[in-house]
Amino acid sequence: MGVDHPVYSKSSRHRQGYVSRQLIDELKNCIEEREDELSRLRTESGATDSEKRVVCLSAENESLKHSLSVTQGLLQQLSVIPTQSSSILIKENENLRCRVQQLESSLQHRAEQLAHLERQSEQSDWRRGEELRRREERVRELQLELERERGREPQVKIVTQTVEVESPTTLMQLAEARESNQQLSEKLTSQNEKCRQLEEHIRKSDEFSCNLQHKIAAYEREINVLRQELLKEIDHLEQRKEEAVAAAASCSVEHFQSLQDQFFNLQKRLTALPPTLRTMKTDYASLRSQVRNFSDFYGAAINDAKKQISAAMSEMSEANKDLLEKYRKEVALRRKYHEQLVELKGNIRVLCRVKPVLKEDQHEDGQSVVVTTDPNNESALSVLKGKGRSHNFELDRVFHPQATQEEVFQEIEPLITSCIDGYHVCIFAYGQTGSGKTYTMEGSTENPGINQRALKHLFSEIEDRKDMWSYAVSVSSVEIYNEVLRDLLSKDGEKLDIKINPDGTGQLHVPGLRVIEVKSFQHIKKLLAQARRNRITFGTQMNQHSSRSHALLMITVLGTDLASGAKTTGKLNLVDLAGSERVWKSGAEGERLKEAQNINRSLLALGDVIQALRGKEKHIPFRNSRLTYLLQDSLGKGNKTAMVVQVSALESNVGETMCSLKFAERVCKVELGPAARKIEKGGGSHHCD
Ligand SMILES: Nc1ncnc2c1ncn2[C@@H]1O[C@H](COP(=O)(O)OP(=O)(O)OP(=O)(O)O)[C@@H](O)[C@H]1O
Repeated sequence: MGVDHPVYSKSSRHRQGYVSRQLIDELKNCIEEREDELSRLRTESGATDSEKRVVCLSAENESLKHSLSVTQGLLQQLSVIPTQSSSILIKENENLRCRVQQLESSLQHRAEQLAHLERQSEQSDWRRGEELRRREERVRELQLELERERGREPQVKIVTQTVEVESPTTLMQLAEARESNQQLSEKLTSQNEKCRQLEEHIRKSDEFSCNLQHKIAAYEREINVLRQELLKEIDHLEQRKEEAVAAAASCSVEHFQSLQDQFFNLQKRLTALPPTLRTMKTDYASLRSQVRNFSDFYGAAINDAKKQISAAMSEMSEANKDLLEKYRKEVALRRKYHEQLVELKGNIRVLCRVKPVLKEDQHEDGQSVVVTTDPNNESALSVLKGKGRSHNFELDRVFHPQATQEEVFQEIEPLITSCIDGYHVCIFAYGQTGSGKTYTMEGSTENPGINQRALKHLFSEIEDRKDMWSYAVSVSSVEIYNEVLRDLLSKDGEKLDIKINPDGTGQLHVPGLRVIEVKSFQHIKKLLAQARRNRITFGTQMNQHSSRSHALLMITVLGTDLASGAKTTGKLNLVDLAGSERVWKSGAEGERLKEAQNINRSLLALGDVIQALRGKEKHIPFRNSRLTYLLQDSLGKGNKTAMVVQVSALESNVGETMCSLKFAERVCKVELGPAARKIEKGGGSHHCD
C-alpha cells in the first residue's frame, strides 16, 4: 500500500484540509458571536427571559459542540487516508487535530464562562424577583391604604352634619378634618399615579421581553440554517472522502495489476535468458579464439602488404626517375626554345605605347591626334608632322591607345621567366612627362602595371618549380634625383653612393642600401606601396619632383637546383625614367637648368650607352651617370632589355613624340648578342651558358 493515487492529488487534499479548517473557524466565530449576544442579552433583559435565552444558547452551544465533534470525527476519518497516502497529509491531519483540540479547549473555556454567566444571571434574576415582590407588596399596601381612606369618607360627612347643628369649634375641627381629607385625597391621587407608572413600566418590560423573544427566535432560525449548511458540507466532505478512497483503491488495484504484469514479464524474460546466455557464451568463446588467431593472420597480411607496397614503391621510384629525367629534358628544351624565341625577337626589345587622349589633356591647343597605329601591323606607327608629312616608325611592338595593362605585360612576361632562369633583365619606361610611364610601370591599385604583374608572375613560376628549384627573392628600391641616390625602402630616405664591391669581383655595390628578402607576393606588394609613398614624401617640397626623378626597383632571384645543387642569379631592374623632354632647349636657368642637365645627363648617358652598344664599341660608358652605373649589369651585353617608349598622340606633343620615337629607333638597332645565363654548377665553378 502507500501508493499515491493521482486522483487523490496533493492539491485536492490541500483543498479538503483548507475547507475543514474554514468550517471550524466559521463555527468558532459563530460560537463567539452567540456568546457575545448572550452576555449582551443578560445585561439588557429581565431575569425570566434571560433564563430562557441562556437555556436556548446552551442548547445551541451543545449542538455546535456536537457539530464540532462530528467534524473532528470526519477529520479523523480523513486522516486515515493520508496516513496511507502520504506523509504530507499526515502532517496536515496532525495540524487539523491540533486545531480541533485548540477549538475544544477554547469551547470548554467558553462553556465555563457560560456557566459563570448563568450563575450571575440566576443571582440577578433572584434580585429582580425580590425587587418585584417588594414593589408588588408596596402596591398592595398602597391599595389597602386607599381602601381604608375610602372607607373613612362617610364618617367625615357625618361629622360635617354634626358640626352644622352643634358648634363653631366643631366647625374648625371639621375644617381641619377636611384639610386632612384633602391631603389624603392628594396622597391617593399620587399613589394612583405611581400605580399607573408601575403598570406602564411593567407593560414596557413585557414589550421589551417580547422583542427579545422575537430576536432569539430569529437567531434560532439562523443557527438552524447554519447547522443545515454545516451538515450539508459534512455530507459533501464525506462523499468526497469516499470518492477519494474509492479512486485511491481503484488506482492501487490498477497499479498492483501493472506491477503484477511487469513481474510476470520479468519472470518470462528471466526464464528465456539462460539459453541466450549460453549462445552468447559460445559466441564469446569463438570470438576469443578468432581474436587470438587474428594477430597472426593480421601480421602475415601486413607483411604481404608491406612487400607489395615496397615493390610498388620501387617500381614507382624507377618510373618517377624516368619521368623526372624526361621532365628535366623537357624543361631544358623549353628553356632552349624560350631563349631562341627571345633571341629571335632580339635581346633588346623596343615597345611603344600610345597614351589615350584623356579629359584632362583636352584643355590645351593642338588637340588633334597625330599619332596613328596600324591595325594590320603590330610594329608600325606613324606620326603626322607639319602639313601632311607623316613619319613612319617600325619598332618591335606598338600598343594602340586602348591596349590594356595585361596586353603590355604579356609582351614582357618571357623576360620575367628568363630572370628566374638566371638572366639579368632590365625593363624601363621612357618618354616625356605625362606620357604614361608611371601608369605602365606601376599602374593603379585596381589596374596594376608591369611591376606588380612581373612580381606576381615571378612568385607563381617559383611555386610551379618548387619541386625542383628553391628560390630566394630579395628586393631594393632607389630613386635618382639630381644625380642623388635615395633609398625608397628606408624611412628617412638617406642619400646613398655607388661603389665597387671591395671583394675584387668588380661588381657594383651601394653601401647602406636596404635589400629585403621577400617570401610572398603580398609582402612585395607592401614594399612597393612603401616605395611609392616614400617617393611622394621625398618629393613634396620639389615641384614636379616625380617627373624629374628616376625610380628603380631592383629584384635579385637566387635559384638552387634541388637535384644538382647548381645555383642561378637572376636580376630584374624595373625602371620608371624621368621625363625625357628637352628642358635645356626651352631656356631654363639656374637651379632648373642644373636639374634639367642632371636629369638629362642620366638620359644622355643612357643614350650614349645605347649608342656604344649599337656600335659594338669596346668601351661602354656606363659610369657617366648614376643611372647607367646602376643598370650596368643588366643593360649591357649578354643581358636582356626591354624599353617601353611612351608617347602622346596629341599634336601639341608631336616634337617630344618624334624625339622619343627616334631614340626608340636607335635602341632598336642595338645588338646585345646572345644572352648569358648566370649559373654556377653544383661543384661551384662559374659558368655562363
Ligand atoms: N594607358 C593609359 N590609360 C589611361 N590613363 C593613362 C594611361 N597612360 C597614362 N595615363 C594617365 O595619364 C596621367 C599621366 O600619366 P603618368 O603619370 O603615368 O605619366 P608619366 O609619364 O609617368 O609622367 P611623369 O614623367 O610626370 O611621372 C596619369 O593620370 C595616368 O593615369
